[in-house]
Amino acid sequence: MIRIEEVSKIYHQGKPDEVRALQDISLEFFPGEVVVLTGPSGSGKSTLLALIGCMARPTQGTIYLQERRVSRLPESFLARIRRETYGFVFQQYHLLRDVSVLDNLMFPLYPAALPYKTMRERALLLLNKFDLSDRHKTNVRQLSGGEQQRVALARALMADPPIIIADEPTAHLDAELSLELLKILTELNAEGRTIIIASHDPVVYQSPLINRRIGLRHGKLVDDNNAGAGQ
Ligand SMILES: Nc1ncnc2c1ncn2[C@@H]1O[C@H](COP(=O)(O)OP(=O)(O)OP(=O)(O)O)[C@@H](O)[C@H]1O
Repeated sequence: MIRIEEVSKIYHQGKPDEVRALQDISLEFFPGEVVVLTGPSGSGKSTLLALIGCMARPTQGTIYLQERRVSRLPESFLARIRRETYGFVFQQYHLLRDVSVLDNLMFPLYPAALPYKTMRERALLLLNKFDLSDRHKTNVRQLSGGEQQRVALARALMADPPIIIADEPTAHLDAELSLELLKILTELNAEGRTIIIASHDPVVYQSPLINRRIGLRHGKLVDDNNAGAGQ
């Protein structure tokens, strides 16, 4: 599904503050896997997620998505690939705080030029799924952290993406809400979605939901406990 070949990412290359965030990584992700990227702060987890999700390009190496080489495509193509392929969930949620829950869900789909009615129906369906129906007119600012995380997840599903990418999704949740999030991710996986999470939260990486753990240290792959399990 996603193949990463000998990928390195260097920030500020050739400058005094150069950072080798990822070094010579080769990996393959398979449909239906639930993968966690784990490792200490600064080990390269977010950078790897950004490359997988076509949000950044590697300095060296090649990335294939469904056998299509995506690592050198121009941004206009990448934007479309991101919209159609990935649902992103970030630790800071990245929601528009002074805008209603419903508009937060519909906003990222505007470039797809779907009819307003279709987007609204889809958004209301997802809000119902996440127990947020009665909050659709509420401004995000007025929601609790757990509710905001559910809105972020609902928004990630608006384009019905086959792959969910989540960067430290439990960072601002207590243990109970973290387990609730994992339950939702389990359901999304049962629907056939591939899930790739970066996390150093043991609630996440020790969860039975996870079928593959990939360890990073100083930008290098140090551990891959179940490569190919999803084949
Ligand atoms: N945009 C950037 N410009 C320069 N350096 C960066 C940038 N993004 C990340 N880095 C550096 O790259 C290295 C890897 O960072 P990354 O955020 O990928 O690690 P991480 O494992 O996700 O860390 P954390 O768990 O703290 O989020 C770090 O040394 C970081 O400072």
